[in-house]
Amino acid sequence: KEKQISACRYVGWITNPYPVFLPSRGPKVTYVPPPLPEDEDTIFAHYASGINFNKYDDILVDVSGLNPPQAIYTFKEACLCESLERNVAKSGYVKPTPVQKHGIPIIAAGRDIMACAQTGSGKTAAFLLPILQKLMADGVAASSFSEQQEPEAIIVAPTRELINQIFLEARKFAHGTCVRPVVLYGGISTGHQIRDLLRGCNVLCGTPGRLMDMIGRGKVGLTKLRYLVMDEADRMLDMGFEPEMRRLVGSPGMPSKEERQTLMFSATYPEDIQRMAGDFLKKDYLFLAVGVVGGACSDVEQKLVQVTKFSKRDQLLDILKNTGTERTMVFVETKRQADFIAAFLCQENVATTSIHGDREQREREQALGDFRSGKCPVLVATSVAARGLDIKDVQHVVNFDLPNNIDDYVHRIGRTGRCGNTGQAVSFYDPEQDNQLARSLVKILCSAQQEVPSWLEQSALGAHGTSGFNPVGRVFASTDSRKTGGFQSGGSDQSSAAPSAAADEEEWE
Ligand SMILES: Nc1ncnc2c1ncn2[C@@H]1O[C@H](COP(=O)(O)OP(=O)(O)OP(=O)(O)O)[C@@H](O)[C@H]1O
Repeated sequence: KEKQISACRYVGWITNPYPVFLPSRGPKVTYVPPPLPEDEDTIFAHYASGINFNKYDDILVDVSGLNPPQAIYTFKEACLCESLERNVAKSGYVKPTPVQKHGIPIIAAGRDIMACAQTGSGKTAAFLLPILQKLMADGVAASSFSEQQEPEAIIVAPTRELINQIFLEARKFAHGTCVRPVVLYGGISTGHQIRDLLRGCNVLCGTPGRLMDMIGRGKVGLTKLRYLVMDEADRMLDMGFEPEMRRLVGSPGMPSKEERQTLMFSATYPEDIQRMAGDFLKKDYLFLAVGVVGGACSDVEQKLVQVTKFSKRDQLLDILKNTGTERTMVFVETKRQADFIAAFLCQENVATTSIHGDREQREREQALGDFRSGKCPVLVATSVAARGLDIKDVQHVVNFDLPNNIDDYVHRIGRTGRCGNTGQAVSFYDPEQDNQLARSLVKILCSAQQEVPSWLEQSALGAHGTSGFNPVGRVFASTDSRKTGGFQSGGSDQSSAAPSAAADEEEWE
């Protein structure tokens, strides 16, 4: 963290009466991404929901807080305006997922929300649809005449690729309407982004650094803001991003939490983060839990393989021989390791690309594009790609290195098994390295009804501080910290506000 702070420069009172810290800019970024395709086939391209989509209905849902509105069961009941309803249908959505059934009416009723639902279960549309519906119903329209844009909604997410994906979803749902979404993130020419912003902006999607930069430059005003959305909210409030989030809500013009709606979404919510989130939400916010808070998606078959440090590469090759051209994400802990493993696989004639924080934005986008298209069916990634990315046909996730935080594990394996599709995750467990994760892994496996290897159970029982260790726990965990006075999550023993060591050194945004 200190490293991060020392890499910041202080930007004083020249453009803004409030002090803002901006990341030190380094060499000028000139990358301008290619223009977005405008044809409807590309805008509405989607993959089919899987055989387990209807099983979402069996997941237990708990809404806690005072006077929650009734859930909806169809998109019709959401009373979306015609264009939005049409865009939802063109996106291939027939029926809302549980987080949408409950989340959409909560947001439409003007309530703040902290929502927790498993990876790949449609959280993005759960917040986008009610926001766009309200903006359209109120007839907002983007104005390109103003040198300062004042969006009605701001959405923040931790990584460039994720915020771009959210922007593309917003653009898809807002297609053919007067509502204009814009995206801001690092690694792209600032001039290019300012020009795009000034063409008009109602829904601003941004990573925190670039967003604060634009606020500091006076290009974004906050006085019209009605919605503040934190996707991957636990990550946005951990030690890495919390100061920036506090600066955002303390920025001049930002409506107080009583005057705006604040919406938080994630698949994981460590206890300390959940408590701190209360600082950003109205007192009567609703806590929506779909299934086990912090639990892994049960459509992912999880396998743990005991390895030694030196056998990992051979084991990886064996796995990739079997997966063939099926898309596989391989997670490693460090940027150096990502380069090293990607080079190794290329040498072994496995078409591989990589994504991590040391790669230029152009390379990151190229890598993701090559992986999406299948040109490179293997993507080696650091945790920068662990959260939120929704890529068609990712059938396998390999944790070459396990993360040191169980929530990262849940997000990583959630890159497969999305939207009712099935997927497989194989994790290399090195007893010398990963022992501290044993208990949390057992809990996660149990709560997702997965087989627990006996050696892992033994490690968990032998692990430090196992008194009261109950791997099965509760089938359904209503874990609104206001209700329990404590926290009982699906498996987040190792969760904490501290981002992993590797995350610390990542160029997230
Ligand atoms: N009601 C629906 N019907 C069909 N497909 C849907 C529906 N809702 C969402 N999807 C699709 O499901 C996929 C996963 O959705 P999304 O990315 O919003 O998941 P998420 O819950 O945000 O996951 P993560 O926790 O990994 O961020 C996307 O391709 C999305 O378009």
